[in-house]
Amino acid sequence: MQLGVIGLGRMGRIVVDRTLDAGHDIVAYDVAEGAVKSAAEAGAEPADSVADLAETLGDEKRIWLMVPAGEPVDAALEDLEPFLDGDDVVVDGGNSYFEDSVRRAETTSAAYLDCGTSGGPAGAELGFSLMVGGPQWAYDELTPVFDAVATSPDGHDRMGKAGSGHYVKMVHNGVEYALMQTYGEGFELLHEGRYDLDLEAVARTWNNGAVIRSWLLELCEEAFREEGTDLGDVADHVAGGSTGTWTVQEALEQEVPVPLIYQALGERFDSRAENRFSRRLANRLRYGFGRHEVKRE
Ligand SMILES: NC(=O)C1=CN([C@@H]2O[C@H](COP(=O)(O)OP(=O)(O)OC[C@H]3O[C@@H](n4cnc5c(N)ncnc54)[C@H](O)[C@@H]3O)[C@@H](O)[C@H]2O)C=CC1
Ligand SMILES: O=C(CO)[C@H](O)[C@H](O)COP(=O)(O)O
Repeated sequence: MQLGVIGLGRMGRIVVDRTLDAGHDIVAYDVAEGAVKSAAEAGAEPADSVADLAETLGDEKRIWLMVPAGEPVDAALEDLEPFLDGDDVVVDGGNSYFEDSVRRAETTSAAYLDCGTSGGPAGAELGFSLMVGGPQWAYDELTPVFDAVATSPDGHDRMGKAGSGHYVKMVHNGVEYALMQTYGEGFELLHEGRYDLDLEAVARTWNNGAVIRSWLLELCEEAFREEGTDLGDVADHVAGGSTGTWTVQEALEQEVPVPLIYQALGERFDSRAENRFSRRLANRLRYGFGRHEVKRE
């Protein structure tokens, strides 16, 4: 199959490499010229614009977008739109908000597949887990590409209609936040607790047969091995948060309690805040009601 790939960063480049390895022909475009050159060296046909990519693909275009969520997806679709018709298929493999994907499916001339992608850069070797929403015929049509990009045929499936792929990925990320938080809490207690423990050894032992073994726990083991048991100079600051915020907003809308995910998201926001106003006020209120000493800067 001939596939156009737009967005050749950490994730898009893996789509390119794995589909090339599976014998597909790739036309590659990115706003960063160096990324296009590098993909061309790997065997892709370079394009110097979205229009060039669309023209190179000819009829029945199959295109995979792997650009940052939000405006870049709309920009790529706007540039593609004059070249698209109902026989074409566009996959958005990024972390788009599911309602944006529903809107894009309704307004794009091509069949639109929203594809939640999990596995990160490690997917270069292992392949990804792909959660796909959109028309069945388009999913069937792109199955050889999904087979190449995913871990195996079991590593991808159609979740349902438009938006469902990114909806499932959104919830996946909420679960990811809660798992990260609970591993963090357990290791913090072990680190601060009664025994002088080698946390890499703990993680390695848990990863070998324990109930709580997982890939995230393997990444904890890697972190302790590479940074040291006290995590060296790794900062007390966690970035990101958009997908977890969407998960919590959706849970509120559906009246589904997700206290662990909410708490994990809150901890992430808290990690970026210095001098929390609520704590300062609590400090002052204790003076108000009990004449307790106010600690001052
Ligand atoms: N990095 C990760 O572990 C994962 C990322 N994702 C999602 O995959 C998508 C891509 O992520 P990464 O590859 O990590 O990002 P990245 O920042 O490594 O790559 C994005 C690429 O898109 C290009 N780009 C931006 N706007 C463009 C445009 N309008 N036209 C053409 N190219 C454009 C950039 O130059 C860059 O090369 C994002 O939606 C991200 O949330 C999903 C799962 C895991
Ligand atoms: O989707 C992912 C993992 O599953 C990506 O790593 C994503 O970039 C995480 O972003 P955030 O920490 O902001 O949720």
